Amino acid sequence: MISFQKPKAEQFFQTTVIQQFAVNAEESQLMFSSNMNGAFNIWGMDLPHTFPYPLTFINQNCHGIHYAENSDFAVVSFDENGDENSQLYAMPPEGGQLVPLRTEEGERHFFGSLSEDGKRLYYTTTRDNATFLNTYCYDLENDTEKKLIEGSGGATYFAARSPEEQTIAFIRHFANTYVLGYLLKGGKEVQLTPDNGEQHTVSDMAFTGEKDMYLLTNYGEDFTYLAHFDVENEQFTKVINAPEGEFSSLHFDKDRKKLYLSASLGVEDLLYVYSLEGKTLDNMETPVDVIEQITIGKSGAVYLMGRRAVEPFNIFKLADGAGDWERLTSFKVPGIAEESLVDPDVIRYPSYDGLEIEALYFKAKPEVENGYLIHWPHGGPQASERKMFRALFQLLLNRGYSIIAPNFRGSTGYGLSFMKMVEGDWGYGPRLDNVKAIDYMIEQGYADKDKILLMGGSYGGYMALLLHGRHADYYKAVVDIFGVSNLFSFVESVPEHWKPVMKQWVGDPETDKAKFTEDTPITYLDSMTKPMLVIQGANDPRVVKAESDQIVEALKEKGAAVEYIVLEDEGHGFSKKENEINVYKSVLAFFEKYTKN
Ligand SMILES: CC(=O)N[C@@H](C)C(=O)N[C@@H](C)C(=O)O
Repeated sequence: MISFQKPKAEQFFQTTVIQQFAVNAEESQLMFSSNMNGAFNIWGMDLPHTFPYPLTFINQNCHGIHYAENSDFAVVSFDENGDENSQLYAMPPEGGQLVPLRTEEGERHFFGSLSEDGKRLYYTTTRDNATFLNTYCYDLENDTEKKLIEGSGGATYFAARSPEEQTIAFIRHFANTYVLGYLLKGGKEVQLTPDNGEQHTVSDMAFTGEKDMYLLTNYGEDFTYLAHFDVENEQFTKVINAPEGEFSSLHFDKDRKKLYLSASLGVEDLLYVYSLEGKTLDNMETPVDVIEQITIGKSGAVYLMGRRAVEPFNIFKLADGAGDWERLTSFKVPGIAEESLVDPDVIRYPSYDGLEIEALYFKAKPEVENGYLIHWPHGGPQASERKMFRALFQLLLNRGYSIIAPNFRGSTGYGLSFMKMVEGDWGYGPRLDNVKAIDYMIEQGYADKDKILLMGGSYGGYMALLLHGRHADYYKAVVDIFGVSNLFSFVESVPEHWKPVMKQWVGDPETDKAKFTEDTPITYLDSMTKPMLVIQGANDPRVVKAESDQIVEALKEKGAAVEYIVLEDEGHGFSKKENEINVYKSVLAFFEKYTKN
């Protein structure tokens, strides 16, 4: 008999990420951006056939795909080598060509909306207003544009337009927990939520007519709910809370007068449908744990992209919004049965001050487990670790490592006040929640105190560095992936349109100097005694290369064991499969080096 060897590391990375998808008005073509040929490109499928064919050869991150409803093109958006400077192009349905629509080197263009006839493009850009952004309406026929909104107060983004384009909705982003929504109505600005002096957020919005709009907000509450705004009378009304968790996205089915609402419940998502006529809210089963994108077809079909811990990104269709989900893509880990992958357990533990923290515990299968536990603080920090497929996690689990990923204070999906707990406190409460996670794992017998490793990306990289500096005794080796090493330089180096949020998000380097020093990883250089691997994308605009350079140089000067990988053609993530494979194989080799003794 032929016997197959244990899966190679490459197999775990020959998994596909889907970044975006869109369906045309006839629902005869679906486009999606994926890295299935080694870098991100747009692929098409002629529904009901699901065999994909290539549409672009650009090999770059895609930031959006939007069909013009009554016209024969799509607006697509790409950056360059991870720089996040998204440019807008028109692409015919057969692909091949990208015609620049709004492009400018060094600037970002955020797609807003296309008019139904495909003649007007609403978009927000950093051009001419790098800090607060401007929103324009670009006339594709005449190649002229009109400025609609001059951003002010905070980064100001287009959010929605009414069907006849009489009213525009937009948001001002003052902080991740303080986002207000407005209408631009006959030249007048109208705030959507009443002013009660308390910070809250307004997120998704949908016009269901010229005079009606629905929005998601946590105005006056801790969890995000559905609300209605009467455009004519300028009246805000709460509609309904999510039965579990909080609403996170809103999608309108015009012909059937329904709203589809996804809701976040800590580590997973739920889906609901709200009838605008019957005023009923019903729960819907989905084939995924985490919903990444929803699109409603003209036929009433629901298209959903999502993932589970044991299944990579896939797209599904629910014809007529009812019945069974049909799978449109079938991406898997090649050659590895789903049963061989690890689905995490949800655990909860009390932190140092009694606050309950939820965490995902991925336990390596008994036949492979090597006794080591990897501690993974997630990025964001206002994000969360969820039941979503990560190729790196499943590779490490397959090699015997277990993983603990705590949703420390500040994480999303646990309400506004929980999310606020990291603001102005990057390094105390969240750090102790992480320390408590490890104490808990040891106390419960889930971890051997001499066999713990640490790894994180972005804010998670910052936390890994800080934990290394302040609690080195817990760990054997540390991996930092584009982590913030110095809060003083970080707040100065972020993109311009993030700067208005820095004071509330991180703090003020002058007035909060003592706190910044206390919470800055590089302060604790002398106690970073464990071997380290640092990984950085050269074009990362969020956590710039200087953050990794400075800690690596300082550690090297001290003679510490530090390895450094810089990816010249990447930003805050990996857009080229070759890079992803090389980096994650290096992570595995690094851990193997320090666990084999
Ligand atoms: C302003 C903001 O919250 N940005 C986050 C989305 C972000 O990119 N944070 C970095 C630091 C990360 O942890 O990923």
